[in-house]
Amino acid sequence: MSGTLTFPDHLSTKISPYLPPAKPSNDLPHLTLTFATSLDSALSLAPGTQTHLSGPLSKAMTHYLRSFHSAILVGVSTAVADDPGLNCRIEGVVGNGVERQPIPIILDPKGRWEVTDSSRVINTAKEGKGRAPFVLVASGNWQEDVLAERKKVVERYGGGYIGVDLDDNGRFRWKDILLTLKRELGVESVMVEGGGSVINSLLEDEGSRQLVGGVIVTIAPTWLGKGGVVVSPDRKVGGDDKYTPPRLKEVKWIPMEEDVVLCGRL
Ligand SMILES: NC(=O)C1=CN([C@@H]2O[C@H](COP(=O)(O)OP(=O)(O)OC[C@H]3O[C@@H](n4cnc5c(N)ncnc54)[C@H](O)[C@@H]3O)[C@@H](O)[C@H]2O)C=CC1
Ligand SMILES: Nc1nc(O)c(N)c(N[C@@H]2O[C@H](COP(=O)(O)O)[C@@H](O)[C@H]2O)n1
Repeated sequence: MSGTLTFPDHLSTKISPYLPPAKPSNDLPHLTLTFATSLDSALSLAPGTQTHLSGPLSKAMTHYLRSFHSAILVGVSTAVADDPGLNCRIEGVVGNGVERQPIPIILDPKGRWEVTDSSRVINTAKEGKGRAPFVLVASGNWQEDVLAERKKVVERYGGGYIGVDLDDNGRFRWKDILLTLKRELGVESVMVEGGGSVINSLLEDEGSRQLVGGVIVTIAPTWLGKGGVVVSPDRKVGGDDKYTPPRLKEVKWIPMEEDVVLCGRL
């Protein structure tokens, strides 16, 4: 099928230990953290700007990873900046029914994403090449007119809006996100793709780091320079006032054309 991607067997074998387990547990969904970064830890040149870092092979790997997850999660600023498709374009998945496709999840506590009938993720769903998104917003009393039109758009294609409680910092707790996805949508595995604020919120807290089942990062051979969106979590000190930097274990480096893919566990 034209426009589809393939990923070679010798590389998929190397990545397989970091994929979600074939037999899901009864616990929280498996969380894979994955993104593409520059040598100076940047995801993009500037907030609100999409920057292509992955080469063709590592981009195909991202789609291969998507085929193993029941959901893909991004923050609202990524949805706005990238207008992403958030589907899986790997050969064998495309054209085999949307039930094989991951569900796009957008973290949007304040309801900033103005999704319309021409948003790419909606067009992808319309064409039967992906699923409609679910948007996680702060639970509470929303003024009906704010979300009404957007709800109609996503619900028309099978998506929806779900309320989640905020913590004291106005964010969702990662455990609540995972519980909500499992309870409301039956999600067994979720691939967190970004952007910077989403990834930093996941990495800065020891409790949420423990929810990460695997880390798969594409590193592209470029420096984006100051002013980019960077992965660099706040240092949160433990009870002994000492900062212990998180470090990956079970590390594997896999060259992929000009990029290198780093796999590990937290
Ligand atoms: N290179 C890569 O792999 C990727 C690059 N990007 C790039 O990253 C940039 C966007 O990143 P950011 O500006 O940092 O925005 P973001 O995409 O992380 O979205 C930030 C928003 O998400 C929500 N959010 C984040 N964490 C939350 C939490 N724990 N609970 C509730 N809501 C939460 C908040 O509303 C926050 O304002 C874009 O330029 C995009 O192109 C995005 C994804 C992957
Ligand atoms: N793997 C990867 N490499 C890059 O260079 C990127 N900029 C991204 N961005 C992420 O991919 C999403 C776009 O997805 P679609 O191809 O439109 O489905 C984008 O929203 C980011 O999450 N990823």
